[in-house]
Amino acid sequence: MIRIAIPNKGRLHDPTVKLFKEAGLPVLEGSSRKLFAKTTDPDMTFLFARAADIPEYVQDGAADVGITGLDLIDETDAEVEVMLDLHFGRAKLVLAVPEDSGIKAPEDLKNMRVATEFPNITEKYFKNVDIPVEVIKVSGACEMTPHVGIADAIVDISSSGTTLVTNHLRKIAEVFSSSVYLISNADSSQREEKIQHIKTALESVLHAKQKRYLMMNAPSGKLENIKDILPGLAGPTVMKVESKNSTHAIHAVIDADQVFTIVSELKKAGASDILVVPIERMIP
Ligand SMILES: Nc1ncnc2c1ncn2[C@@H]1O[C@H](COP(=O)(O)OP(=O)(O)OP(=O)(O)O)[C@@H](O)[C@H]1O
Ligand SMILES: O=P(O)(O)OC[C@H]1O[C@H](OP(=O)(O)OP(=O)(O)O)[C@H](O)[C@@H]1O
Ligand SMILES: [Mg+2]
Repeated sequence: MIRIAIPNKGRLHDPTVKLFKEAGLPVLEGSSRKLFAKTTDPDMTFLFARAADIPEYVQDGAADVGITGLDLIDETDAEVEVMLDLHFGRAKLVLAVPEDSGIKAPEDLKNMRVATEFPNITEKYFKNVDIPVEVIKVSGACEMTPHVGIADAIVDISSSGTTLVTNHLRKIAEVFSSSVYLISNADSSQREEKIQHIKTALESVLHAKQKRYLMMNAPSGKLENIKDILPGLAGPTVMKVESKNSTHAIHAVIDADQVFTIVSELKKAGASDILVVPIERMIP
């Protein structure tokens, strides 16, 4: 049995459940109050845990694989294999000081106090830049600490930046860049082919999100021009359309961010009835 640890609540829960559904491994009858949930594969089970606990669960073998933030993985120093960046839950750990403080750069914080929910990452950062500071661990509402005299600066998560602005804080450096990863237990990952299947399934969804399937018709005489525009994976698929005029149907996979440019060029080259369709999964 392969145990997959996923966040039971918080902001990572919903996108994780959605990703597994798209990957063809849906969480069946899961809820935040349950500890386990099944999926369509009888040899796999989901285990619900706090995002912050998942690195240790995977390290200790309570779960074979897990989904959690890279910041939480780095903070726990867990010995796990980092397998795949899932490109969601992006956030930065930033070093910030009160707006009106004279502190301009990390070196101005020498021998001062820095409050954070991430003491390990913060210690590592200051050690790396060789600036001695006193790191104070807090378990929440970190933004408050410089305003009540507990700290001179903070290292906290920032994504939109709204919390910093609201709390009259100014970013002076970026300490860590995080997103959500698939991790595995170092021993299990070598043993289990199924773990590679999980990685491939998740990867196929990520890959598909960046691609679009294009379908169009074109007069047969324009075919060569149209083929030149399409940067097909293995070249476009071309089919003869049964119609009075000599027409071909052309199908191709292209990068999502090229759709706008390519569709304009295709129109100019004589293509019509162009359809742009999302792809659910792409398995190489
Ligand atoms: N704006 C954000 N604020 C906090 N964490 C974020 C943000 N964006 C992404 N994350 C990531 O989400 C993970 C934290 O998720 P977690 O479930 O522990 O916190 P949460 O959603 O704030 O829930 P809780 O209410 O329990 O604090 C971290 O890996 C963090 O990098
Ligand atoms: O840059 P922003 O988009 O404003 O996001 C960053 C804020 O979001 C998180 O708090 P959260 O809402 O998770 O509350 P918490 O501190 O109680 O976990 C984080 O701790 C920051 O305070
Ligand atoms: Mg939070």
